[in-house]
Amino acid sequence: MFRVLVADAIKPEGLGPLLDAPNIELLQKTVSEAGDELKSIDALLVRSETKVTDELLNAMPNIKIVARAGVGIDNIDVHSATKHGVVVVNAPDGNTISTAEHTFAMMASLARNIPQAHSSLKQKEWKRTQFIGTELYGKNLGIIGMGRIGGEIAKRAKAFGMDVYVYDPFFSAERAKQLNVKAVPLEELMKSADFITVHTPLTPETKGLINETNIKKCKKGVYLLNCARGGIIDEDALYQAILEKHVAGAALDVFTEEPPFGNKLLELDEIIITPHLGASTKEAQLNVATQVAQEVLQYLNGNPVSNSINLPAISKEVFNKIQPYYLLVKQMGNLSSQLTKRAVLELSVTYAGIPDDFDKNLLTKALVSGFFKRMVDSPVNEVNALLVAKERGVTIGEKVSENTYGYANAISLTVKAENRIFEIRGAYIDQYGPRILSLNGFNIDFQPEGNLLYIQHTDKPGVIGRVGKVLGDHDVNIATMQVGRKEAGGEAIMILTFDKPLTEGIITTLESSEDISFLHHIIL
Ligand SMILES: NC(=O)C1=CN([C@@H]2O[C@H](COP(=O)(O)OP(=O)(O)OC[C@H]3O[C@@H](n4cnc5c(N)ncnc54)[C@H](O)[C@@H]3O)[C@@H](O)[C@H]2O)C=CC1
Ligand SMILES: O=C(O)C(=O)COP(=O)(O)O
Repeated sequence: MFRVLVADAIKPEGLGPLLDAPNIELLQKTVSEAGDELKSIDALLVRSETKVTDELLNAMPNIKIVARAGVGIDNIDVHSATKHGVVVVNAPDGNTISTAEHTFAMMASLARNIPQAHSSLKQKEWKRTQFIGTELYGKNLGIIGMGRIGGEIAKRAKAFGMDVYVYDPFFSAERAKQLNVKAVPLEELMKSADFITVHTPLTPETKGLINETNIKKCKKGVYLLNCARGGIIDEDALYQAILEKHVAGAALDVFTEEPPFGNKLLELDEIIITPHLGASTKEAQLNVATQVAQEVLQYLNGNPVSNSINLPAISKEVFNKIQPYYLLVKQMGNLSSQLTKRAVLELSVTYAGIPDDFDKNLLTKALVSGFFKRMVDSPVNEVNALLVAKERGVTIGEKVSENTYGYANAISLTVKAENRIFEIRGAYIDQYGPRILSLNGFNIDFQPEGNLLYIQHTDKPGVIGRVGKVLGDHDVNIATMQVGRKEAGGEAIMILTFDKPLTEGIITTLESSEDISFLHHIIL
């Protein structure tokens, strides 16, 4: 049973996939109300209110996934989540239309003083000359950030007869041509626009993107809009520019601090405001809730997610195809870390015969997570595997080769440790599953699963018999046994599998056995 905490106001109708799942227990309360229950939570669903900090993640030792029912993830410490091996997902397109429409409603309201006129009339005033507005038709609209929301705003602006200027470093000239908008540098946009609206995420680069210096370059009487994140337009600079009448007015849905009760911008008549309502429609809330509920259920049930911030996207179809290799590499990593048992400097993996559309980097992450699984206290998975390796100074290499060693595919791993190199090769074989086919140059063939005993010994008569006798004397049944050698009479290896783990006593007796140079009990 998985416990899922819904910490913000997420539309219950959208949570159907979780409510209907037999293995999910849903809790609807804030993080502070949850208190001690946080320890047992597997998944956390939030909007923008809950701050998912390092401290909160530390208080949730079982957490596997954080889902943001919306777009902006600036309330989530993604770095910390990654460090903790917690996958972060969002609902990137569920509220696009609602936010674009809200921005447009704000722009029309700003141009025609609708909120101010509404309040005035409610006070029983009839001031038709005080609320002279301006048309949107024929005006220049500057859109900063031409992603999903910016793109929808551009379409609506064209329908209103506006000329659209776009600044977005990732927006191509080709796309600008298709959409009949002008892609320009930020400075040109600031100089040309009558209305400027921002639609970027809040990042160190976009914080204060519109500031005292570039507001001065705008046309006198410009209107500014922020329905993205508080702080993209510097609030002090905006306040000053309105006092100086350089900016005619601004529409804000978001603020550096929410709720913005102490914010001096609220005192200005030229400012129109809404309480972070961009995504607040029935449609958007149903969309985002359904999207994240499905993602959380998928992930908890061991399936891939589509909208992860810290994991590559992979479709279920590809995941099903990749899964056998995935199990193989995880076990190769796990097996080799148990066999090397010393400070590791480098893990280098080579793929041969793996279909081109399989994400080899995801396989490498799975391999590395298998390798570190037993060395690190906290959970290691594909989300944080490379970070864990980096923190331990282990270099990761990945190559593709043609050599499949006569099989349909081959995955080889070289572990460079202090004073030692360890090599392992495996393959996924149809009908047989994942197999290990070579260990340090010894040809072998076994399934990497369960309780294994690795024995390195001299290739001479009697060794196998002596091992069998010790195990028999201790009433241990051998499930499978494989031997491999490079040359007759030289060094050889044995891999035995058992239905249950071996006791310390058996291991010690075998270790002291004649002609056995190295022995290791492995649990996969
Ligand atoms: N008010 C509200 O309720 C809502 C607010 N939002 C906010 O709107 C933002 C945008 O949402 P989407 O369009 O869905 O995201 P998106 O990811 O589709 O688009 C963001 C765009 O910003 C551009 N960008 C990034 N850094 C930039 C920079 N330094 N200068 C110029 N452009 C830059 C990117 O290239 C991208 O095209 C979200 O990050 C979120 O913070 C989103 C939904 C609702
Ligand atoms: O999706 C976003 O980025 C939003 O800002 C919407 O926030 P909310 O879910 O309404 O708290």
